[in-house]
Amino acid sequence: MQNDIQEVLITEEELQQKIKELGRTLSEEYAGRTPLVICVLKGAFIFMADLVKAITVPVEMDFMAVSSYGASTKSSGVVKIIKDLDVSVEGRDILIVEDIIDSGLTLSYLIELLRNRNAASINVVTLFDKPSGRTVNLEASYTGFVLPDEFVVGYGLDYAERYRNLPYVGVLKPEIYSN
Ligand SMILES: O=P(O)(O)OC[C@H]1O[C@H](OP(=O)(O)OP(=O)(O)O)[C@H](O)[C@@H]1O
Ligand code: HPA
Ligand SMILES: [Mg+2]
Repeated sequence: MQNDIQEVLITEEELQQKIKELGRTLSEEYAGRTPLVICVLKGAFIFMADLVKAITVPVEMDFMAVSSYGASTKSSGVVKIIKDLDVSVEGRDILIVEDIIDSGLTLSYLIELLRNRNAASINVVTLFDKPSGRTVNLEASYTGFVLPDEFVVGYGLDYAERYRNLPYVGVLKPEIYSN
């Protein structure tokens, strides 16, 4: 697996330090409240696990699985809900946890959905942002790292379901991609 990586963009130490900072900021933002933290599966599962450990206010958690990339490096443009939330978001302070915002399609779809379900407030924390990929106008409330215009893997992010378990973020060798 490590042999498929051309370049490490963000090391494990850099990731962990940034997540601790985000946890401190979010603990201040939500002081006195109990947000419902929503993990966007699958990509955000590792970030979610580390982030909630760095948040010191009480939180509730739920999980939603959506997919639009499949085995490609380009968004299909269609956001498919694979698993919906278990709990109601009505009147709740929502913190959406994403691994990456690229085209912005996944998040714009989710935000619209949660607004229609009458959430009290919606914030987004994303570990990575790739502004060059944007096709819809969308900004996260909190961002870890801004990435260059390259398809990245690791720390939850996959190519064709592989490489999620790398503890760092990197770029694959070009011969690995089949498109
Ligand atoms: O801004 P966008 O262009 O919509 O891209 C971002 C989304 O794409 C990836 O999910 P994917 O559809 O690959 O599902 P996965 O999390 O199961 O890998 C990623 O985890 C984000 O959720
Ligand atoms: N890597 C993995 N999954 C993704 C990416 C990426 O760069 N952008 C959107 N989904
Ligand atoms: Mg994916």
